Amino acid sequence: MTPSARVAAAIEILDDYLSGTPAEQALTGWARRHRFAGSKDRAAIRDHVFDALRRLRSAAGLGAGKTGRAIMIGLMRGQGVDPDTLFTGEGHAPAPLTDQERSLTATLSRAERLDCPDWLLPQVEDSLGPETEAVLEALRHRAPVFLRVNTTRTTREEVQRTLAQEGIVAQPHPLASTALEVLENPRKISGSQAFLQGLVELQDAASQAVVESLQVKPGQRVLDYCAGGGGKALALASLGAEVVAHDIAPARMKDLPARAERAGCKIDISTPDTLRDFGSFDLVFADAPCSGSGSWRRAPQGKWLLTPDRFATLLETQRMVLSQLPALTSSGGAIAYATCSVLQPENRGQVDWFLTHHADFTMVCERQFSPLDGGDGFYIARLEGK
Ligand SMILES: C[S@@+](CC[C@H](N)C(=O)[O-])C[C@H]1O[C@@H](n2cnc3c(N)ncnc32)[C@H](O)[C@@H]1O
Repeated sequence: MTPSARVAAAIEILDDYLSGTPAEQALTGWARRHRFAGSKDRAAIRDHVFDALRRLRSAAGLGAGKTGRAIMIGLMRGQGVDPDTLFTGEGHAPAPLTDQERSLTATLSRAERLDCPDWLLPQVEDSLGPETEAVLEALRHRAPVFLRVNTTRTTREEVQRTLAQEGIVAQPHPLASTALEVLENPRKISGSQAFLQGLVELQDAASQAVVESLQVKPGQRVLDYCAGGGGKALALASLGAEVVAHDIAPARMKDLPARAERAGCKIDISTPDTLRDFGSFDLVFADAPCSGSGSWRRAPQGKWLLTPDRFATLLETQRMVLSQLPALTSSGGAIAYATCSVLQPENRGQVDWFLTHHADFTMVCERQFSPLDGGDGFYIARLEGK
């Protein structure tokens, strides 16, 4: 496919997304209807679509419309690319710009320029203060790709050499002792020997740092209460903890047994019905459902789906999750509360709420990771019984 044909494909996929189809589904649907497209084409089209989703507001502003075509015109302008070079009308290229499209000049508001919904900008400012613009700007760019090295099996240096033999260039990242940042050929990872042999997992560096900050000891009984796909449960198990993974939606953990086997570690899986059988835990870790504001580089749709009502519902869910944790914690044990959010009401705000209702707990440490540190935005607080 030509570069122009890839832009035309992105326009089609964005139109599908704008009509209500989730982005991943719109991409898969397009790939099924265009089986001739090779993996390089699909990857390039995916990059266009996700670049556009990260910058949906500014692109719509610069293209003066909320259609796939207007957004791709605006995206090109925002990236300093003249749309006339790609919108040629030749072959499978999008039709040339009309005089009206070509003569557009747009003045973006601050929220548009930062690709932030209007209602959310004051919330972000309350939480991030002078870092607001830098963080929102970071969220308009692609996220780096990170690997977690399975240190029960190898070292960061050794796996770096193994990856290099397969053309994957990676370097240690300061956020976590297990983290490698992939600099070249990230798309080769899932087929690499290091991945297939369980020496590495794809995991954001701040996620790794969150697990590292828990200072888990071998043999400690740890409950990952909101395990989801189980990325953090695997990291906890690789530190030697006896991990039970639980999620209100157990189907989310369906790949976890195979991933644990590949990594050579053991994780018990619990459904809400069987959790009581596992007794209490030295550490109860809750990576709570959240706005995902710290990971909007990876999942930009979340930024546009969040509304004041949905945000209020998330805050209620987080309080419900927090209030369930003390009963699962053994005497002298600890709770660790985490979100991949940079918004204070989901983070310190929830911990303060918890402490007013559980005077027998105290916060012993907390840390807010920023996308400016390199990885996702994350919050972690450790609460211990008095
Ligand atoms: C942020 S995700 C977890 C990501 C996961 N820890 C990881 O590292 O891949 C939050 C998870 O919390 C789960 N969840 C939501 N409400 C819950 C509840 N009341 N009890 C337990 N889990 C819940 C969701 O199903 C979701 O999988």
